[in-house]
Amino acid sequence: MSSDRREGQQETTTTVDGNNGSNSHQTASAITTVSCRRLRMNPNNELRPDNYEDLKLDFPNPVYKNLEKYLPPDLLVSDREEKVRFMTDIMHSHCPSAERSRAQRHSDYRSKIVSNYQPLHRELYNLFPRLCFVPSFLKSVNDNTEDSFRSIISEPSPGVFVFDMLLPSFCEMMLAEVDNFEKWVAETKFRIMRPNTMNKYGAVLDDFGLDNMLDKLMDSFIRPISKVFFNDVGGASLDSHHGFVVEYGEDRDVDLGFHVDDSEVTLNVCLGSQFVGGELFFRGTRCEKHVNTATKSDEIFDYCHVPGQAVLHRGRHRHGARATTSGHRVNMVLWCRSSAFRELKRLQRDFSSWCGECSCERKEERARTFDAIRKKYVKAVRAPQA
Ligand SMILES: O=C(O)CCC(=O)C(=O)O
Ligand SMILES: [Fe+2]
Repeated sequence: MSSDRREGQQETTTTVDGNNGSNSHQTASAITTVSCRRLRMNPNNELRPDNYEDLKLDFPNPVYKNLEKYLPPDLLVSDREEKVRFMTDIMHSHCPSAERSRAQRHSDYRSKIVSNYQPLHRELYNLFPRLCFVPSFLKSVNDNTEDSFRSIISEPSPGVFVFDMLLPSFCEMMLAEVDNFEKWVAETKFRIMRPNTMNKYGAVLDDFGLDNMLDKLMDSFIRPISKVFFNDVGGASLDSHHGFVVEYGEDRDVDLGFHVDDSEVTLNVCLGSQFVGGELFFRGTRCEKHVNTATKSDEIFDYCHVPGQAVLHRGRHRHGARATTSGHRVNMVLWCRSSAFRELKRLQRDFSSWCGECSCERKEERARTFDAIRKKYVKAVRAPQA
């Protein structure tokens, strides 16, 4: 799909899926009981989950870390082995065997990479906020109020939020780490999975050990902001992510077609470095039913990437990236998901709080109702008295 179609033409929107099938996180909130112990209805987001990576696991470590937030309080004081046994039993009883073996294969794939790849900058694998973020961003998240966020975040088009986020030194380290990973991939001829169905280049950061760091980035920084700006799509309950880098330029991907992300909220930060083009084009937010409906003129917005600057938008905000015509552009993308929101969405038909088309339909419906009432009223007033 080409990204440079004219606005008047209707484009077909693709939903981009992560290659790693990390959707296995989505059903945590739907799981209820398997023994006399019950999972909590709501996650305990204050909980700092255990790390289970060193144990023999039937499912990927992030799944356990997410499910732990739903464990009954009496189990939280148990040792890790008991918690893992309990969670594994639940997942086995709810997970079809095909899904189970896919999850197992992906877990084996990650373990193989992590046990063979030697990181270049080990300090990247834990989140040290002062090493990553510009002071204004850190202060605003520490203050954690709508005013503090609004003081550093601009909204150049409805639903697209832009702010300075990453320090140049952090961007450089990330670029060097990705380079180092790709060199290792080329040397060992290891066949890696690309970030999603639309990219031939780029790498999944979660697959080579950066998952914990990105979890913390989502939990402590992106969720508080999303709670304020994207509450209508589960911004307050983001509980899993797919984190990757995309790469464009010569010998890389050129552009990215018009699509929606498999996320509730997407963070997209340019890491650098020198490039021409690559603008993001946005064309309004749509639910599944309306994903291919026409763009309204006030939904058209183009954004030029600036290294270190972040763009935060709903995953359902239709967008694409124009061709990077020279140089090399690398962006870090974090698709943040909410299992609770996905469960609720299944029961809903009207998404007028965020879908541009549902919102129009609702306004038209209201106008029709109002008109009908008005006509009835006028008729009643004009009717001759009996
Ligand atoms: O190239 C970009 O900056 C956009 C990437 C993107 O939209 C995606 O990977 O979902
Ligand atoms: Fe995207």
